[in-house]
Amino acid sequence: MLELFCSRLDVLHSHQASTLQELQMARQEVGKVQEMLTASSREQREEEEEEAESSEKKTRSAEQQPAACSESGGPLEGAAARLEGLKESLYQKEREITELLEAQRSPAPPVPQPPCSVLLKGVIHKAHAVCSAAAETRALLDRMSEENRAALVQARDELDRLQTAHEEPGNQTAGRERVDEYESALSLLEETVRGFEVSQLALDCIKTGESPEINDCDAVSELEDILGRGTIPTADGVKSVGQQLLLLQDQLKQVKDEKKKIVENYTSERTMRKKYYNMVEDMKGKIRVFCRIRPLSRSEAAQGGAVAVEKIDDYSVAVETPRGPREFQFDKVFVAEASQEQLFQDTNRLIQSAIDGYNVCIFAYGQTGSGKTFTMVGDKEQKNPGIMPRSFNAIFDIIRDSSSKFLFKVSAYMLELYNDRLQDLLAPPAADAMALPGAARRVEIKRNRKGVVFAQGAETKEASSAQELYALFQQAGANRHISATKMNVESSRSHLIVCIMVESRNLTNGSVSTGKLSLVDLAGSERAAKTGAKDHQLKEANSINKSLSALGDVISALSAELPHVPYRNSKLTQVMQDSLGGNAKTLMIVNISPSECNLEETLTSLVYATRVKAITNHAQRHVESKEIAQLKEVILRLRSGQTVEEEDF
Ligand SMILES: Nc1ncnc2c1ncn2[C@@H]1O[C@H](COP(=O)(O)OP(=O)(O)OP(=O)(O)O)[C@@H](O)[C@H]1O
Repeated sequence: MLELFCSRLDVLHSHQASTLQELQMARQEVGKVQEMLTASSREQREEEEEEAESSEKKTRSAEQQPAACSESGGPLEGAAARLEGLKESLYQKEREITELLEAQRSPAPPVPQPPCSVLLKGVIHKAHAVCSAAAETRALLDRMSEENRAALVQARDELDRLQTAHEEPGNQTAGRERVDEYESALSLLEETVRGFEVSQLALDCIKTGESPEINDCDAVSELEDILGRGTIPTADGVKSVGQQLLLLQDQLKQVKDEKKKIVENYTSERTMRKKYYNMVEDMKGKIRVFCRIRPLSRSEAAQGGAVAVEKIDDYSVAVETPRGPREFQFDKVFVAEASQEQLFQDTNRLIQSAIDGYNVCIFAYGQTGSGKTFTMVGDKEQKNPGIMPRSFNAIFDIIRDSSSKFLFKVSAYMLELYNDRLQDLLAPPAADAMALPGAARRVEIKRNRKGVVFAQGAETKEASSAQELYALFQQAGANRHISATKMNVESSRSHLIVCIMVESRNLTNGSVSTGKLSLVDLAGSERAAKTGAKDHQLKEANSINKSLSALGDVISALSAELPHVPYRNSKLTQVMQDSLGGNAKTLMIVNISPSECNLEETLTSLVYATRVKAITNHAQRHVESKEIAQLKEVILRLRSGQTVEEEDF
């Protein structure tokens, strides 16, 4: 196109030069003719002057004049005509020159293009787009393949570890329940490994082009070859590129679909991997930790409402810190929209364990106002009951379902730890206590020979239904220390400890199991400046912070596997001794605020919760044979001064 225009310009230039030359020549000729005309008119004037002097001469001259005129009139007339012709040619040339100049100035008229070159441009453009998309897809495949391979290696390692553990002699003889747990974890892990292997195979096929659907990677390189040569000279070339382009577009679509599927598979595999990992960790006795993000409060919304916490998947949460996002992994993450029911569904299993004779502890941890009481107790009107009232119902539901095989006895004590003093929330009021001998005893934390913690001297009451248990709980709640702080209108100023003991006697073999379910609503860590605490509230806050700091020290020592764990530094850590690093199945719920304004406290809570996740407990079922249970009963009777008959043995 450019060449065409240049050659046309050259033609115009040479035409213009020759026209200018002709114009110059014409001008010279016009000059000459004008000179001739001037000379002849001068001669005529001289002759007329001479004629006036001599009439003879004049007559002769007059006679001669027409002849002369006829002689000189001929060239003049010819010269005039030539002049006219030249002028005409001059104007013509000038017009041509003007046209040429205008043509030079104005843009070149569109040159009709062959349809093939129009198509070519589009084809090249599209081909480049396809090639770059193909390159991008290849890079993505490489990345995914690498990640999948790493996950596969990890899953295989986990499987090997579990298989080795399974083959250990001690585990071979473990109880049926334990063996079942191992076997189901094994089969789940095997499935995971298989899933990763399949993904790896698919990724490798896609990468090497071995898959029958997409083995036309040659088409890509062929097209790249053609483009690399720079030109596609013929219409056939264009047609073949077009065909390959269509082919590549199809393949690109296929690859994109495949990629989407792989990404989906990969994400679900990743989630499954975390789930199985958590299951294995749970089986190893690791404390389970749930993270619950409460909704943004009104006061937080009023401060701008910036959210710094985000759930990534069911097992991960990310916090936006000034130094970039920080990710934490937990056994489950619950967002603001998660209902109390959803949270309890994941907790239910532990209630069954307590009934089966395990020592179970569920506790909520977090800064003040982060939702611990909401999680453990529920809202004030009990429209959204929390874990405690739901557990009461669940215990008696399970009891009802198993009543034909077991005989159950449920009892409970409820305490609060206020200003580092244990207070019995079920103890009769002070006035009644004076009247009752032995009442208002000092409550002390003790551990039995199996390491299970119990509150000596605490009022333990039996309950035969969920309603009775709830009534006891309400009675305890009425005695609790709650007051308004800047951070929470109903802030718990003490740690609440609800202990439910479930004794079940097997009606078939007479064995007795004793489980304990401890439900703990910790007071929130707080900063006096933020809560506006003064006087006695400041004392409360200091006491709360001191006990939580002691709890933090125990958590740090346990997670670092230090030889000494400072349980004795606080009553709170003594109460929780069997739940942290002891023989309990423990679940911690770390409650956090989503708001940016609580970022520091949220990070501290999450770091503590992560440490708790590393602690291993050694849960054991507390079950005694019929004979031992009978002997214990006899001892009790003898101690209380009753007589024992031989048939009691
Ligand atoms: N998941 C939730 N959904 C709805 N409201 C919630 C949730 N979590 C907490 N809240 C509300 O947030 C407020 C503070 O919660 P809560 O009293 O449970 O905090 P807390 O951690 O127990 O505080 P403190 O340590 O001061 O006792 C309450 O009004 C509660 O109803």
